[in-house]
Amino acid sequence: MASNPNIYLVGPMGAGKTTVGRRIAELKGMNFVDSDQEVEKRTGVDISFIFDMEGEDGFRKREREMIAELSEEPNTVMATGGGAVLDDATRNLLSARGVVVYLETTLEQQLARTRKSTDRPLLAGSDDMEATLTALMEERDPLYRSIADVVIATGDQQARKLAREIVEQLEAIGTA
Ligand SMILES: Nc1ncnc2c1ncn2[C@@H]1O[C@H](COP(=O)(O)OP(=O)(O)O)[C@@H](O)[C@H]1O
Ligand SMILES: O=C(O)C1=C[C@@H](OP(=O)(O)O)[C@@H](O)[C@H](O)C1
Ligand SMILES: [Mg+2]
Repeated sequence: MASNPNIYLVGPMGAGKTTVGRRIAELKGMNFVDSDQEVEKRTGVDISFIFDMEGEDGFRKREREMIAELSEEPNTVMATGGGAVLDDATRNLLSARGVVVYLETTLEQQLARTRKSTDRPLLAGSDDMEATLTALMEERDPLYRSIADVVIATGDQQARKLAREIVEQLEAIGTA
């Protein structure tokens, strides 16, 4: 029997990529990886520390290399970081190697879900989170859409329910 195609989650900070991705993997019996967590495991330090030491460019290089490596693994659901799509090579690779799911979310939900986080350096350093998130979305929304096979509006749904809906949609279009 053919194995499941890989599933790659893209979308902004707080969309639920990490949380929902893990649930999708459970439902499908697939492996779950999160590119941020893998970079942290590999380097032994957290993302904020990498931003402090190497700047955003340094982090992006590590992120690009990590996603290239992880995307080679079969039977995998991968949550990417919100800025991973900025890289042309990463976008091409995600498109080519699996099904891309864009978790679309509102600014209000993003704010609610990231307000207390200290591990997102682009927000931790911002004195106006709303403006920062809006500016990031202006640049990135077209990039998310450009590679999305499926766009899911997360709404107020629980992560578990959302994961079920995504699996159903992927099965309906014959990609899971
Ligand atoms: N559908 C959801 N319903 C309620 N809370 C959610 C949902 N998705 C994510 N969260 C919560 O929002 C926060 C950010 O989610 P996370 O998965 O880290 O987002 P991302 O990886 O897209 O930045 C976490 O605390 C998570 O528990
Ligand atoms: O949007 C971004 O540029 C980032 C998003 C974060 O991941 P999440 O989208 O999982 O929060 C993480 O990769 C890093 O802080 C940068
Ligand atoms: Mg995440």
